Amino acid sequence: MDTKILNSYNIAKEMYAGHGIDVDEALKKLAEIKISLHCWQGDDVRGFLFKDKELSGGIAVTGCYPGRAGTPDELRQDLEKALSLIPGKHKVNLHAIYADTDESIDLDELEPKHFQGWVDWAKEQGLGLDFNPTCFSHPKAEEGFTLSHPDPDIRDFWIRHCKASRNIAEHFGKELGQPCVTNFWVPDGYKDIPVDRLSPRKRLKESLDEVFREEIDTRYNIDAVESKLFGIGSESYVVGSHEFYMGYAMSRGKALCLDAGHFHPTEMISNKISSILMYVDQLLLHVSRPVRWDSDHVVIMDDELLEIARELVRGDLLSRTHIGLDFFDGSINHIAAWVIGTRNTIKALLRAMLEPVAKLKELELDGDFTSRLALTEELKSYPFGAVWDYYCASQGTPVREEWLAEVKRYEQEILYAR
Ligand SMILES: C[C@H](O)[C@H](O)[C@@H](O)C(=O)CO
Ligand SMILES: [Mn+2]
Repeated sequence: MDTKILNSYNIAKEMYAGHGIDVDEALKKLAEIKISLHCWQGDDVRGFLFKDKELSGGIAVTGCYPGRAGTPDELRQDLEKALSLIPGKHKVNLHAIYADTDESIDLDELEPKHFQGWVDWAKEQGLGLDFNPTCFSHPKAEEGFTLSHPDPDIRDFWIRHCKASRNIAEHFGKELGQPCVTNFWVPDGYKDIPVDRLSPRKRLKESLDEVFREEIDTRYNIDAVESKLFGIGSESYVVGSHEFYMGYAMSRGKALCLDAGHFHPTEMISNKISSILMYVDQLLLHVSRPVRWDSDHVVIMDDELLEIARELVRGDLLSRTHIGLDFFDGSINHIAAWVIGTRNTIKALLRAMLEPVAKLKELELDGDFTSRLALTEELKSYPFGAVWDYYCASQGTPVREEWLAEVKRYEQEILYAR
């Protein structure tokens, strides 16, 4: 390893040791954390099942940066490139529309065999897989309702799709020897103020109960449900609101998914984690960055990202939290977006691990808020960057912005040739 990186690391290590922090131990723990990279950043949420279908469901990708993946092989190639620039061993999060098949089938006909290409690849790469039913970008979602649609035939279609998704997830879990987290997000809602808020929620509850009727071993599949405040076209009412899914997850023993972009603009998910984990066993995070709305910007090292990481570390909640990413920026290099967002998420966790948590808690309990503030502020300029560089180098991944040259080379040679 480069001696400058090593020397800086040793100096940083000593400084943190002065606060009783074992940096080597922190790095060991960091290496165990898996981040779930969302495949949909790679192709602007298009998928492969219905080539010409426009993105729907009240979400939007802006930008037309060249080179996005157009086939499962291209997407895997891009993911491999991104993963080679990110320290650690992680997971890939698939949506149902990313099936790897030449068959012309509908969402309710999907089977594990349609994802075997992904399973084989994940095995070869030592990755885990997560999954999502795709309840949007489909003719049967065009009226803005899926699992809560008033028409029982449409509801049944989506129930069949969600059941099929759980079977696929179970297969992933069995094949890869680690649970697949299956996240259920449905866009159902009204643009304008509804008269009846209750009935769609009753229908959603019934549909979900039917979807989850069959027990699946949690060694293979973990169900999560994701709420949302509003979407494009569902500004006034979303059936699956936060309260709806919090109640559902609590009463049904499901994991709750918190997406950072799914609340009021000043409402932070970091402040919800400790409350929710008192009542639900497991959490799924969709780490994202809302800019004025659920815009799904690439995750940066902002206050909220740091606060999320601190909550997980300070509360020792990492073992009950699945960390997924959810952003889609079509205006920059697709691979760079993954690398920036994922590296930042890991880096934020590292920063949180380099805090003297026990000491800070003690100061707080003693009512010494002056020292609490002084210390937390001073810690912000401690040399976590030197520890991060060492971690990247020791994991065989590029240090600092070195990764960008590799993305640029790949862009010239591979992406522009597509
Ligand atoms: C594509 C994802 O499933 C989607 O982003 C969902 O998780 C969401 O956050 C919708 O706003
Ligand atoms: Mn999300």
